[in-house]
Amino acid sequence: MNTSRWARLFTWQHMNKNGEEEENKEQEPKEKKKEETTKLNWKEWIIDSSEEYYYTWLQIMILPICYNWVIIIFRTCFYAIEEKFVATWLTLDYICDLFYVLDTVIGFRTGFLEQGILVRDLSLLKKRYMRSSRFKWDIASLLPTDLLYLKLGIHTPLVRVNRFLRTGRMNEALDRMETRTSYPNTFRVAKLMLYIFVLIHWNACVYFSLSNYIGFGADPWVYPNISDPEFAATRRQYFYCFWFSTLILTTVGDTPPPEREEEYLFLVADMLIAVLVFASVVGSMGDVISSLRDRDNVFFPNHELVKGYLRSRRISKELQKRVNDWYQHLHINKKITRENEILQHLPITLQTAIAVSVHLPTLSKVTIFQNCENSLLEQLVLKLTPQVYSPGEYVCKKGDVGHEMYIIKEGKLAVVADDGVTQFAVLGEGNFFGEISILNIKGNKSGNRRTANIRSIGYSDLFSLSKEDLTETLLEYPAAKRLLEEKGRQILTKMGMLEETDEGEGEVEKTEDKVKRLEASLEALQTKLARLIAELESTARKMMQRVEQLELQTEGWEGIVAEGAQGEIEEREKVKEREIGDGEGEGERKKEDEEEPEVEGERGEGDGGEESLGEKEKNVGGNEKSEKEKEETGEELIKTETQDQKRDEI
Ligand SMILES: Nc1ncnc2c1ncn2[C@@H]1O[C@@H]2COP(=O)(O)O[C@H]2[C@H]1O
Repeated sequence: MNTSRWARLFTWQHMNKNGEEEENKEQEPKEKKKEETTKLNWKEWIIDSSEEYYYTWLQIMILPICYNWVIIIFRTCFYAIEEKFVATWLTLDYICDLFYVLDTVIGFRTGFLEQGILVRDLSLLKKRYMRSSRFKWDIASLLPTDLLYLKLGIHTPLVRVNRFLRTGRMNEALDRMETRTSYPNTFRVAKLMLYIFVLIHWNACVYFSLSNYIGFGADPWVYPNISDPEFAATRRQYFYCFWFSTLILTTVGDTPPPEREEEYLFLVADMLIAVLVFASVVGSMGDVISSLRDRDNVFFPNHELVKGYLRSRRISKELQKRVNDWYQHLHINKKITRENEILQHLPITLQTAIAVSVHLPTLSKVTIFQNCENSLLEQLVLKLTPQVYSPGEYVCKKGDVGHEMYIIKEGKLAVVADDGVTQFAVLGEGNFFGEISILNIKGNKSGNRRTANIRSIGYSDLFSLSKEDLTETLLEYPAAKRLLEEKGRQILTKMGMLEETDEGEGEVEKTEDKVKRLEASLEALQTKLARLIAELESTARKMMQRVEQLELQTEGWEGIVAEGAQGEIEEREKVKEREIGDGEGEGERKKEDEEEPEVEGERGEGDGGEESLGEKEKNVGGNEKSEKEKEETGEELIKTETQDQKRDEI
């Protein structure tokens, strides 16, 4: 069941790569295939240069091109062979020509990408091909130069020399093969050998022709007399020439010294070519070796460098031996510890797909990952770091601070006592450990310290997962976290290192947390309420005081008004008496009448009458103010509340 789950994940990765089209294909493959075959319209048929069949076609094209490169010169120089097998040669020639024609047709129908989308418009493809330099070479290589046979005779295969002009296509094929092959270095060496072979072959053919021109057996340098039965056979002729050519071009030497000028010229030209060949062979081999070394350096940590360091630091022989053994183990067993670095330039989806397929067998055995979500696994696989431990080496020691947990890919590890011998448990493939100290399990008496010593019994391959990576991942996957914690708690309980109150009480913990949170909120609310009540009380008190003040002021004002009225009555009586006694009293009274308001005003000033009026105004104003105050107090309350909220939030 678990395996099928993993298989599904793996398939899903592939589906991602190939996009939704693949998905649909899987759903209805037969129907689609049928549709495709019925729909395939040769007139509108387009070839996609990224497809497999285009690649295959390129590989096929290597054959006719190579044929022309090798056979045309061969037939030209070794005329006996040309004459003997003329029908075969002509058949092969025209088969090759057919391939050339097909390749040209394909050129007209090869789609190209515009803004990442394959252009399928035939007229556009045609235009593009005809404008390309490839078209010119293709047409030149197809020119019917064979018609010259009519003039020069059938045994002049050199008229087909324009067929070499298709070489660009062969280079394209070889380049593509080099990119796609899993053994690029071997391929490069093979390609170099092919070029050298063709060169030696050409040289051999020219040597034979030159010997013929000078005269077979004319001197020790040229090809021996073909009338000699030993050198008469065509096969012998070719092999002798090839051997002679190899001697010269590989600068092995040991060839008879030239005697004639033509021979000197030929040899000098050959020597120059030989220097180039030698240089390119040495250079290419050097490239291959250094690229192999580069690969090794990326695959495996640099042993030479570490060796030098250990020597210079005078590290003990015993420790040096341990390091050397570790390196040896990596090399012999082809263990790669720097996988993440090697793949870092790939897009993340490809990295995940590779990591899933590489780590699939191991992770499928890890119990906690067997039922977890695919996305969790995807996140985890990219964070795993391969590590190799030697026999007897400690992966972690009791009391150390834990920084990572481990998953066992291969090998056996023991949970050992401090003496290093007594084994409490043996962990194997698919087991994991080191999670307790990095999970912050509640009630764990050892905190973030390792609870046990873990020792590698033999060589063991582990994946380490850092605390940060694990915590970050588990934040989004609480179920997986609970599972890990549960396992940790079981071990801690066995060891008696889990505090009683917290023992397996996940639910209780939750409730306690909730209660604590509620209590905290309640406290905050109570504080708010108390503050509001205090504010209210203070406002009420202020209001009371103001009302009292107003009352007092009103009372005072009434008393003054009463006093003022009594004085006026007395004054009038006095005036009446004066009117009776004094005839001029009229004018004065008028004066006094006119002055009356001023007197009132003065009075008011004297006994605080204006103040009371002012107070009245103030009261009106005061009422407004009290309204404002109320509003302000309200505002203040709101402000206080907001501040409280903010404080609570903080
Ligand atoms: N008895 C045990 N059986 C299996 N694993 C154990 C046992 N005791 C400790 N471990 C593991 O050893 C690890 C040591 O480091 P940690 O304490 O982080 O986490 C510990 C557990 O994962």
